[in-house]
This record gives sequence, structure tokens and C-alpha cells, in this order.
Amino acid sequence: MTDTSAKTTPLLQTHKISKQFGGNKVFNEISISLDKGKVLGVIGPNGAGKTTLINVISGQLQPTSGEILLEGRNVTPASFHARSAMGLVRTFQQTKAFKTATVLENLQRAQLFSKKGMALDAPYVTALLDFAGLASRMDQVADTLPYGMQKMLGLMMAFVTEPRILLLDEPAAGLEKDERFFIDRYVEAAMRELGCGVLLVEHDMELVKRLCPRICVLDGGKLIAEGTPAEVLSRRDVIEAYLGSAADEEVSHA
Ligand SMILES: Nc1ncnc2c1ncn2[C@@H]1O[C@H](COP(=O)(O)OP(=O)(O)OP(=O)(O)O)[C@@H](O)[C@H]1O
Repeated sequence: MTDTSAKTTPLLQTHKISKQFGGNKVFNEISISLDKGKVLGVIGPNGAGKTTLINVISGQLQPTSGEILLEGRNVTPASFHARSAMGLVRTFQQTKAFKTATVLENLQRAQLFSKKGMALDAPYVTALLDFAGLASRMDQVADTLPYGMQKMLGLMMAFVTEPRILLLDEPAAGLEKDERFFIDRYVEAAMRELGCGVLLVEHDMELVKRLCPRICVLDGGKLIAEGTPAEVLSRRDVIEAYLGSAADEEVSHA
């Protein structure tokens, strides 16, 4: 009989992960699952624990309890760098580019973390920079780029590592409305060209609805809802979770 388990094992799973700082329980027993070629949205009011969840999944923080599984393998003991080398790669709300290095040098340095560790070839670099609208900025020092371009550079630095799982922490934050469509193209390219699964933490509900067939809602340290955007964003408890937060407007109009 053919073994079909490999086809059904999710790319990424968290199994009842909790995180607590001293007496402050940020989240409790969160179990989520992400498949290859899919985007899972994670939303929730400010302070709900979304960034901490990414920190724990990426290995920057250890969970207080629970497990993180990559294609069924328990990677909880693995360091941030070990998980990056396995293709579990995150981006940051505030870009972490090497500030005094040029755009090209940043891409080259990011590539050092890739599974292959091979030099980027010139046509590939050109294609990547064209894609991100950074072609004319190749030799510009990262710190002198406009904010939106710095964020795009951060996203491209993750892309060149050829991740299997991308953890995107508020990629649209601080971008102008028209710049935000770059995130759509970026996520689609990551799925199409790299076969990634994408976990998207985001407050921009229009972007979430465009990209995510499924979303989870974190509130008060718990996963309070999971389903399609239409199912989840119409729920009273989700709307109430946002009341009084900056994102209230966005959800109530979703
Ligand atoms: N290193 C830390 N030590 C203590 N508490 C922390 C630490 N990191 C995060 N927290 C707390 O965890 C809670 C969740 O913060 P987190 O940044 O994960 O929320 P968030 O949902 O990403 O918020 P936002 O949408 O505003 O970015 C906050 O109360 C925060 O103060």
C-alpha cells in the first residue's frame, strides 16, 4: 500500500504552544497549521501576541511549552539560525537590512543564509531588483532608501534565502496604499517560484482578504476564531476583540 503521509503532513504546525514572560502570559496553547502553497493570515488587536508568535515560531524565543513542527519534524530545540537554514524564514515590521551596505550587498549577505549558499548570478539579481522596483537603487546604501523601499529590500532579502516557510510580520505597515500591492505580488511569487507556505501577520484587512483563504484571530492570549475571512470577520467576538483598538475601523468595514 502506498504511504500518503508525506502528502498530508502540514508544512508547519504549532502544537499547543504557550509563551509567558514572568507572570505575563502572552498566549496559551496555540495550535495552528500551514500547508505548502497556502497563506494563513494571523490577525488580532494590538498586543494580542502576533509578533511574539512569530518570534517563537522562528526560534528567536523559546516557547514556555508546546512544540513547533516543520513537515512533522519537531524543531522546537533548534536555534533561530538552524531553523533559517531549514527554510523557516521571517521578516520584520521594521526592516533589518545592513544599514551601511548597498542594496546589492544586502541581497548578497542574505544569500549567505540560504540553503545553497551559492553566489547570486547577475541575471537573477537583475530580475529580483526589477521585480521589487529597486533596479535603479542597486548601489544605494540601504539606510538612505525611502521607507517603503527599505521594506521591499527586507522582503527580497528573505526571498533570496529560498525559504520554504515565510513568516511575514506586518509587511504592509508603513507602506503607502499603492505600495501595498507589492505584497500581493511578492506573496504570489513566493508561492509560485519557491513553493512557500506563508504565515501573514497583518492589520491591513483588505490585504488579508485578498491573500488569505484562511485566517486565525488571536485575542487575550487565545485563538478565538479560525476560518475564511468572510466567516471570521463577521463574528461578533472578533469584532468585539477589536473594539477600542486602532484596527477597529478596518475590521468593522471588512
Ligand atoms: N520580551 C518581552 N518581555 C516581556 N513582555 C513581552 C516581550 N515581548 C512581548 N511582550 C508582551 O507580549 C504582549 C504581546 O506583544 P506582541 O508584540 O506580540 O503583540 P502584537 O499582537 O504583535 O501587537 P501589534 O499588533 O501592536 O504589533 C505585549 O503585552 C508585550 O508587552
